[in-house]
Amino acid sequence: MERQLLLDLGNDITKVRDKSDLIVLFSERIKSLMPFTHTIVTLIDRKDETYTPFLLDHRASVIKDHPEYEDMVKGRFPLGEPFIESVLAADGPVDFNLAGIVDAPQSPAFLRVNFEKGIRHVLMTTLRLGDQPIGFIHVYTDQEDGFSQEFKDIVRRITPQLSSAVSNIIKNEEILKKEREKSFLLDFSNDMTAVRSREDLAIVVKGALRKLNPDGGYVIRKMNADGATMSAYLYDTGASKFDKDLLEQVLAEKYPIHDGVQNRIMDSYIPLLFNVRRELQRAYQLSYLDLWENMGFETMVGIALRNADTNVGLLLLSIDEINIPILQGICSQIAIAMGNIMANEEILRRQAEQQFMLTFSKDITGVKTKSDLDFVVSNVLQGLFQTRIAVLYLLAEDQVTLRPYLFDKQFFDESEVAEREEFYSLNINEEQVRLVFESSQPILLDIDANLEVKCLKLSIQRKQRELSSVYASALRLGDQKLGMVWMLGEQISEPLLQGICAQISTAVSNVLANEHILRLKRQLEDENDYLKQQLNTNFDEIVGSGQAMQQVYRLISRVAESNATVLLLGETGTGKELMAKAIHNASARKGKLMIKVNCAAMPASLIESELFGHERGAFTGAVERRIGKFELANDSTLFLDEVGEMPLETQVKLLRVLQEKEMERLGGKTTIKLNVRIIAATNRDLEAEVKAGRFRSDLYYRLNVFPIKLPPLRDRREDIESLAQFFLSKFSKSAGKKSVKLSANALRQLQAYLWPGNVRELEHLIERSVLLATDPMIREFFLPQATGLTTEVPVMPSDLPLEEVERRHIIQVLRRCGGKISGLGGAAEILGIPGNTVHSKMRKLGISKADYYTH
Ligand SMILES: Nc1ncnc2c1ncn2[C@@H]1O[C@H](COP(=O)(O)OP(=O)(O)OP(=O)(O)O)[C@@H](O)[C@H]1O
Repeated sequence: MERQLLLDLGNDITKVRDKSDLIVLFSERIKSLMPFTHTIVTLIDRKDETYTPFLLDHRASVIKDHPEYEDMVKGRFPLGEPFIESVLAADGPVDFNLAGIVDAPQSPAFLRVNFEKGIRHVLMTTLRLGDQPIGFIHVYTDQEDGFSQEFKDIVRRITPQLSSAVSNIIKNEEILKKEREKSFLLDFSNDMTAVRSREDLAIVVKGALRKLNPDGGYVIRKMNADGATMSAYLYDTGASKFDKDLLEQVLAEKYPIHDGVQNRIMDSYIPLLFNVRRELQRAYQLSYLDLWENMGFETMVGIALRNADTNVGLLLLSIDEINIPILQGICSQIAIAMGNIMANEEILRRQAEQQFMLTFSKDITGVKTKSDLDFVVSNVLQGLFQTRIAVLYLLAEDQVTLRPYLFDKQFFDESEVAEREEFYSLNINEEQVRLVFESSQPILLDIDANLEVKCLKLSIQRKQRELSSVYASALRLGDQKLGMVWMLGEQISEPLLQGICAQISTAVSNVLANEHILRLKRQLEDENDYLKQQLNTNFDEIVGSGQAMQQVYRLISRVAESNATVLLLGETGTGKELMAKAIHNASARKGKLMIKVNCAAMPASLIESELFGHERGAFTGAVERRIGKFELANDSTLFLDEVGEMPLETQVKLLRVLQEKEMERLGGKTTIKLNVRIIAATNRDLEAEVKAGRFRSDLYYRLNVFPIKLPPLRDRREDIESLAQFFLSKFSKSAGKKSVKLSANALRQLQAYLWPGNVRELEHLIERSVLLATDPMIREFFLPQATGLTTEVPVMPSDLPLEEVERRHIIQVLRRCGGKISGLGGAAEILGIPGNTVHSKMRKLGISKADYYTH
């Protein structure tokens, strides 16, 4: 009978598959052998040498309404206590009368709890696998006399089978748990395959983490590009209440990796469980810990997110229980997804950059002028990339100064920069500037460290430091340095920045080249005007075959082809300029234009700039670079008219140029080699001027290499007739008249006259007469009275302004001198003032040749 019972029971035990089967077995099958209240199975945990409830027969439990019931269910009871040690030591089930042991020292609390609920005896038996104890069966009864010997025997007999049944259940549960984990991770991984963006990731992660902890929150932090800090990437506050401002602050902050918490998580290869309050007690000043405390999170788990070997960030979540395989599975998937998303974002960013470069290049290739450039850099660049060019500097010709060329009007006041150009300029040797030019790539400047760069300082002050990064880049065209830009902005990738700078360099060089072309064009137009003027003179028309002129022609033909300096001497109007042109036209230089400078016709201060040109900014008013006559006359002839009037200080410079055959522009540093032939002319007695100290002797000797003296007309009266005839036909033609003739009387008059104004006077007289002639024959000329000092004092009306009196007086004197200004019998001598002064007064009072040749 007993044997049959045990066989049946053994059969039933082998059918046990899971916990509920076991409960049925206890609560129905075994209970039918002997009544008891309830059973519990506890399992030994070798890790901490405890045993803990595994199977609870809730339904039958008499203690479930005991206030300590929950603590008992979760409880972990030490194996080292006498009660359980005696169970382990016993060879079979042991029946304990609770009344005797509940109050004994170190008795487990569950005995007392049961006792308080009317339980009187507990039968304890150890479950073993082989020799190894794995847990205990507790059978409780409220019967005062405990368990029968028969029941104890049955329990002893079935304990090995129960042990293997429990062990099977444990194994089954582990397998099930692993399968659940697997399917959880499989689902998660399936969901992750669809993740393309940060938003997608947020949804999937939230869904998965909610399954693990329905009310929990989480944060994913991303490693920043600096490699030293992390920022929030995804955030979910779960079901918690929180301080909004604090959350805002946390989301905006960058946390150094080595903040005491993050580094521990990153260094740990398994999920790190930490207590928020304890971390705060360690005095870490971390706002995110404050936030978690504020949210009511006590325990957090932190796991490093690693994609291959790269740390991409970390996951932090509020959770009490950690399932390492699941968390690690989630994290490796998140890390891969983040890597993909970032790669995607990078691709999108690059596409946007390429698109930008296309637009920018298109716009910038159209740039022709400075204002076009200004428009493109300020509008396009800023519009598309929130990047501003604070200043664009151009390197000056001295290769040292960087002058502001374009600047952001938001930071700089245009008129102030124009007025204080020097102040706003930089020197290429300044530390920070030098670094920019030494680098082949744009460099990112830390504003705080570079506040000493004055322009930077100014711009930052004005912008209240809204922009934190300053990029500086040299502008180059090939090896040539063009200038430099300071750009203010965020998030510019280096290749893009390089692209932008290269484009700007090209544009700047185009604009400069265009400006240069425009200047040359203007210069060419000026030269053209000059050429046209010159072409009005008929070079071949030198009249006069008398002895004196023959001698002149001989000298001219002898010297013309050489490069020798020629000094033409002679009174005013004797044809010095005409001869200069003849010499030039007979020389190998005739293909180029002879350049003329009238040394008396301008203030001393301007002669130098006229002769040598100047650089922009060489003196007040020098707004543009100007090419001097010397440079213009390169490979040609420079005719220095009225050289005797040249101020002494200019004479020094002229001498230097004649000696060294090279010069610099005013304010310039570059030496310009010259190949210029000099023809100088003067109506002054240069030797006398040298003696009087008004003309440098060394210059005189330099000029006086080949002097040609042109005779005054009164000394070659034989030419008067041919000259008169020449001018008659010339002016008749231009006046559209038939050739006007001269009567014999008129010719005699001309030959008798002294001609202080020489050929020019004759030319003007004939021109006037032809114009006025009503007859085809000029019978009489109205010639001025005898030259020289006259006793006749003209009466001036007394109510004229002083200037007008002066003007009229000078005109009269000039008339008397036949237009001769300097030299013996010239107006300067009569007026008692230097020739230069006469010239300047004439200019000031508007006296032209027409005024004194009209009578
Ligand atoms: N031999 C000549 N044949 C024809 N025209 C002449 C002759 N000599 C001078 N002229 C004319 O007389 C005018 C004055 O000549 P030019 O200007 O060459 O004199 P200049 O000595 O240079 O005078 P200044 O010293 O006042 O500058 C010009 O119109 C020139 O064409």
